[in-house]
Amino acid sequence: MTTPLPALPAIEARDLRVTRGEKAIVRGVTVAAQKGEVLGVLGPSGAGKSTLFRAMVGEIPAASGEVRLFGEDVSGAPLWARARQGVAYLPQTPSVLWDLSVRDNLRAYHRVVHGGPWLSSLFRRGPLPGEDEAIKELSERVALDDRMDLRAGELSGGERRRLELARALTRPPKVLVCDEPFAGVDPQQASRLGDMLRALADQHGVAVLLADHHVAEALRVCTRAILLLDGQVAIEAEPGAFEEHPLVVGRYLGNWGRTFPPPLP
Ligand SMILES: Nc1ncnc2c1ncn2[C@@H]1O[C@H](COP(=O)(O)OP(=O)(O)OP(=O)(O)O)[C@@H](O)[C@H]1O
Repeated sequence: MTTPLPALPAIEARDLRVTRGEKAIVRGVTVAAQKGEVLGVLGPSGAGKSTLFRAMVGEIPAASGEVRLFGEDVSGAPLWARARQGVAYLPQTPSVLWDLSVRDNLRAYHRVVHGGPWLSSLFRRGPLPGEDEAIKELSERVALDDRMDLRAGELSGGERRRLELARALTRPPKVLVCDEPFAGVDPQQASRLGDMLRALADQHGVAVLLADHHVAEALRVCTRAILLLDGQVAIEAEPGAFEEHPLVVGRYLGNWGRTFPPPLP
């Protein structure tokens, strides 16, 4: 009997190096996420998490190394080509269309993805066939269906992040790269967002890469985590072991909270 070959990772970086100006920011990172897995990419500010993500999605070029999608080398492919191959990206910086309503934000992205080759579809009055239903379904998936007529600029931080997530789901992704989805979001909303990411992996087989400083929430939803230090992978661990690892304590989380202050009476 032959043993089945292990599945190819949905996305992987092989010995990836990224330089900005004269400086090497990502220094030989090898990392992979399988279908249905949430991989936490954690580490202190300046470790290179966003730079790694930006190179993996094709926003910036890598100096050397490879990015592969299901085994295919896409290192030379631009962002839009990787997006068409199923890579969705939630950038660190806010990216909603502030003055449009939630509905019109979703409609704009839906038309960009599904509106066909004619630019005129972007300016068409009235919905395209199936558009209203698709937008409704997307808004329900991120629990924004009761906010459809609100201007995106009036959303809370958590709601805005969910709108950005909905946009990333307009073309059903195979890989979702999420840069600090919980930043500026209260714990309850972060937990709701975390559940959505987990569900995307569990129910839809999406491979999720997740960077965030809300370590507890990130570890709650991830299946594996790496610690990035100075542009290199320092450790890789199960979520349960990650927080206790001496390098994580010493170089990232610190031990202030473990010894001081004394417990409240
Ligand atoms: N365009 C650029 N030009 C020069 N240096 C850059 C550029 N972009 C990022 N850097 C530097 O690269 C390093 C890593 O930045 P990066 O944003 O990838 O870190 P990070 O781990 O995502 O940090 P944070 O957790 O604070 O978001 C930083 O020292 C940053 O100043």
